[in-house]
Amino acid sequence: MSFLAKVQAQNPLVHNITNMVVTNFTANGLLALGASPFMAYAHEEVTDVAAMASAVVLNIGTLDPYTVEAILQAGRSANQAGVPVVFDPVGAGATPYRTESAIQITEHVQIDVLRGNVAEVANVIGEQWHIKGVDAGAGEGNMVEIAKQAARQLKCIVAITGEKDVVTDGNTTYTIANSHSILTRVTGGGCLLSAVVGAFIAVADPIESQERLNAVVEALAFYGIAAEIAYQQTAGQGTGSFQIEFINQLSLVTPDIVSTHSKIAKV
Ligand SMILES: Nc1ncnc2c1ncn2[C@@H]1O[C@H](COP(=O)(O)OP(=O)(O)O)[C@@H](O)[C@H]1O
Ligand SMILES: Cc1ncsc1CCOP(=O)(O)O
Repeated sequence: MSFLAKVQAQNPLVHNITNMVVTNFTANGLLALGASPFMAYAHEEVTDVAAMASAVVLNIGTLDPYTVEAILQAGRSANQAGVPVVFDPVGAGATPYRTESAIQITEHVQIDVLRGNVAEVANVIGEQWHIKGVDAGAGEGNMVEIAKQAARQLKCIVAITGEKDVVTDGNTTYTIANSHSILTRVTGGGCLLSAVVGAFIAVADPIESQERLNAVVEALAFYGIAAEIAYQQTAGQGTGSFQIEFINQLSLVTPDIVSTHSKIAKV
């Protein structure tokens, strides 16, 4: 059974501590594909929610000290309960506060999947890469090497997205060539993807070697295919129509469509 089919069958509870820009989009995207979103931030409840969830997705898009503390508490609780953790270091490198907070989170929480653009991931591991706000700028490095270095340094799976996506655990590396650049013109394109990755690893067997890596690869292919079809369905109508159709496609793309349309390569 594909991971998408398992998400649809199991309806995993995904605890999100995310940013105020993308909250509604993220909840609707998770519901569309068959997961159950739960946004909870209060220090009084984050440890309970994280421990009961099937995955925890942490995102510093609109961080402040209260949210960073909530992220640390939720992350540690998930670690203790054996719940997988996805971290999206939105804008790491844009300001010292963002970079330092992202690094602090990786030092106190064992991350299972780090998902970001190349600039964000590079800055989390102390490499230089220009970032403009929350969007990756030009850099000198090699995306695959940055991903592998981050995976080895943080002992986790790393998914770097952009024109092509790279997923690696530091040893085995895949590229995924599904997607459309129009996703970069809709806010939350990366943040929702991190939450979708959470839904997919929620249903992966943690004991089975490579299961989580395969789940992340399938999540990115699925997401990219939904974007490709949504773009075809709304060509010429603008980014607002794309955004709505993209949510439609997250609910309509089937495991069969994923297996026939995915462009995954081992590198
Ligand atoms: N130039 C591009 N062409 C096609 N797809 C892209 C491009 N840039 C990003 N994407 C896609 O947009 C989604 C979000 O990635 P990205 O923009 O890198 O995240 P973030 O919003 O965190 O910067 C991913 O599915 C990625 O494949
Ligand atoms: C615009 C913006 N500003 C702070 S968080 C955020 C959302 C970023 O979402 P994404 O990087 O997924 O487009």
